[in-house]
Amino acid sequence: MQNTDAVRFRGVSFRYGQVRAVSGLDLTIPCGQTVALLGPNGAGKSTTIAMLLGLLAPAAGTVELFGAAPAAASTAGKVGAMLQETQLLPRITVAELLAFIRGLYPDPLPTDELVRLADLDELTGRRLERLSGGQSQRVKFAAAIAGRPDLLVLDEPTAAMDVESRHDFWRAMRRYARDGHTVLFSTHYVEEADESADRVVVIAGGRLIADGTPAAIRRSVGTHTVGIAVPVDGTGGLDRLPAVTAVEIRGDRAYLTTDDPDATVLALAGSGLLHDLEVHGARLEDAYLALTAASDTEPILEGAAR
Ligand SMILES: Nc1ncnc2c1ncn2[C@@H]1O[C@H](COP(=O)(O)OP(=O)(O)OP(=O)(O)O)[C@@H](O)[C@H]1O
Repeated sequence: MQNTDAVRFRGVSFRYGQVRAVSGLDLTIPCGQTVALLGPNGAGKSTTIAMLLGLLAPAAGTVELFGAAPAAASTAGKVGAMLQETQLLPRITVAELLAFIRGLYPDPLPTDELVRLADLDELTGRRLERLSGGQSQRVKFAAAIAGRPDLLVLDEPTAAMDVESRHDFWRAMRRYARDGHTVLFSTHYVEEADESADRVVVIAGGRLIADGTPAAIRRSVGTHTVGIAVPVDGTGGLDRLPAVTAVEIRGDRAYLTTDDPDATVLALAGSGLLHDLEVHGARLEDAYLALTAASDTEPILEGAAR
């Protein structure tokens, strides 16, 4: 029977000398999920990805891809990766590179499919050194999916891309994910995780500190903002309304931070203050910042003063 989990980390730790980069990581990713790995600089994302790809061996614990060791899954062609430091060869065209990469696999994606998935229609005749940063990333993406991997791993694929290139890149990624493939990507752009992932895993200081759908993680901070037009009688008393924890006046608007927007809005209505209402949930970025601020984000130094 097919093992339904694409990725399984059990009690995984890794250290570089005295720096414990990953500590006791447990993470299971079922097939077909798109998972964003978020965390501040030095959180352990790249180390986690390197262990997942079998490039680093854990000091403790086990990593399995499709029920097998990472190296076995890679050899079987089940894994495609786009890593931060990959460089493209100069002097050949996009079409020549794709033909070469496709030749490495027994059952590659047809070229037109690859070109469509990676948005390369207008670039096939272009030499690789003439591509912009965003275009190069899409070619690397095409190279990563050429062998139809069941699991696609992307380490900060949109670093240094402009907004439009990032948008194009995620559209390409979502097309591949929609075909039932599993995708794990790391990013520093929290809004990309919100838009493109089914699930967000946050690590800090080498430890998993949050794991859930973007909506669940947004809700975990529990706060909402209720905006109204500044009352004609002034803003006195707004901070005493039910569930309100802070009041901020910006121009002719009053913004109330609340733990219970329903209770706050009902009280505003009861006081005749409900004019020009807006209600916002917390953004994923707010939740992410609250979570990482609350955790010890420094990696553990073993046997040394911190
Ligand atoms: N080759 C190395 N030698 C020593 N320490 C390392 C090495 N690579 C990473 N580290 C340390 O391990 C910890 C985790 O690093 P890692 O690169 O996995 O984090 P990251 O979340 O990918 O960071 P970033 O977002 O900056 O890429 C950090 O404290 C880092 O300084």
